[in-house]
Amino acid sequence: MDRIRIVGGQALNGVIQISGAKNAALPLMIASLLTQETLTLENIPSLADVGMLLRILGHHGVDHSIDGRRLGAAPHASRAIHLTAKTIVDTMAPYELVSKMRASFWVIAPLLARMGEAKVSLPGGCAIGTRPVDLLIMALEKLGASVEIEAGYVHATAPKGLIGAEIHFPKVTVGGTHTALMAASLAKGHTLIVNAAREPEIVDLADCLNKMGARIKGAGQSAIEIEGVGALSGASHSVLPDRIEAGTYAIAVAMASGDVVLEGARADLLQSALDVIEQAGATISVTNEGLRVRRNGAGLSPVDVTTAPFPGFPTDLQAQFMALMTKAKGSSRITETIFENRFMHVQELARLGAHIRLEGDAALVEGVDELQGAPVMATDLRASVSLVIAALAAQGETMVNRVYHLDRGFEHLEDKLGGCGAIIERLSGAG
Ligand SMILES: CC(=O)N[C@H]1[C@@H](OP(=O)(O)OP(=O)(O)OC[C@H]2O[C@@H](n3ccc(=O)[nH]c3=O)[C@H](O)[C@@H]2O)O[C@H](CO)[C@@H](O)[C@@H]1O
Ligand SMILES: C=C(OP(=O)(O)O)C(=O)O
Repeated sequence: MDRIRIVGGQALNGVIQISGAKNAALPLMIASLLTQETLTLENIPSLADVGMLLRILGHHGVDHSIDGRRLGAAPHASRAIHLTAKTIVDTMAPYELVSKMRASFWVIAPLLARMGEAKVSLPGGCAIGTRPVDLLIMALEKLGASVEIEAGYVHATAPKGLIGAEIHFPKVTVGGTHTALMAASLAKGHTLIVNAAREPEIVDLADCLNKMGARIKGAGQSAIEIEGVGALSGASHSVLPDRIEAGTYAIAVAMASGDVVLEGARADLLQSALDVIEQAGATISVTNEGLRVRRNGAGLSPVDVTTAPFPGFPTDLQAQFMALMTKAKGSSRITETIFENRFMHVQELARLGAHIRLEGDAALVEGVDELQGAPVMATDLRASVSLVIAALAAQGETMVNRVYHLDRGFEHLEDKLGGCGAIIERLSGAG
């Protein structure tokens, strides 16, 4: 298992290229199941989750090819993938594949909409909460599917096709909204999604589906209307930049100090996070290339944050921001409202000398003057990178174990931080 070694204390200076968003790339790739023509997706990040999803899609009969890097392209430029689901060879998604990545459950929507049937393993639980799929099933049932859960599999059938309906989500769900969008695109008639997720990745999926011939209006707002069509066609679409990656590096600069341009980052995708990072003491400006983040050596201010669906502060940046607050001059309160168990990083940050107390859904962080390097263990994707951020500002050496979590969602992390002056290296196969 790989480990990452970091020696703290270096400021970050330079340019970091922001990759295509994992959380947009995954549903976009799944949308390829909706058409027998080729869907070309540009700016696909090279990540473990993308590789895993290619395997899952291949199991259903999707052929893919990946463009090589063009001459002169930046070394970390993301790639284009062509996906063709000419024939769906299997509508069953097995436990062995789905249990490794939650988003793979979403294949249920296009398989059901196109083939009238899908049998998909319940997704695995993971370290951040129970993450049920009841609302995704409710959406499919509203569209006329019969759904049964048997032996750990969700079996959905709609032999005569799906029928447009009103889907009212009692709680904002990103996966539920992706599922409803894909299924309703091929349903007969009109669908209204009420209390839809407004995340930029939802808008990206809707934009791509519209290029494929879907008729979706209102993505990015809480009410989305879809007029179903008989078939979708191929299209070409570029994945939007990863707002969570951009926010993560902005927090890293705030923590380590320095001056970094986040090339390709878009402020409109993460304004609420940028606002609190600025309140904490960084200076952020929009440039022609993306975002410039600076902090001199002055102390960090404590800031309270509460996670919320978009446009609120994203839960996927909660752990990283907590790492930053461990060195603030005073105490801050970080409240997690999306996932009930997303504080696994707290005990690992404590190994580095952080003072954090948990109180229900909140973490009370008492800033300390110095963190000390230590061996730590990555527990989930964003928790892992929060340890990297803390390590950048800790005295001495930190060894982050179990970095396969990081590889799910951060493309070339060591190269990107190392290129800006961090002392960071991957130790392959050890530990
Ligand atoms: C691949 C991807 O895009 N993952 C993101 C997606 O996950 P994901 O789509 O799984 O998250 P959801 O938005 O669905 O979850 C939000 C909340 O709704 C609950 N819920 C969800 C579905 C359901 O059927 N029943 C139910 O109760 C969840 O347990 C959670 O408490 O959105 C999350 C919230 O922004 C992000 O942290 C994840 O990074
Ligand atoms: C929780 C995340 O991803 P997933 O939904 O794929 O587990 C994440 O991206 O932070």
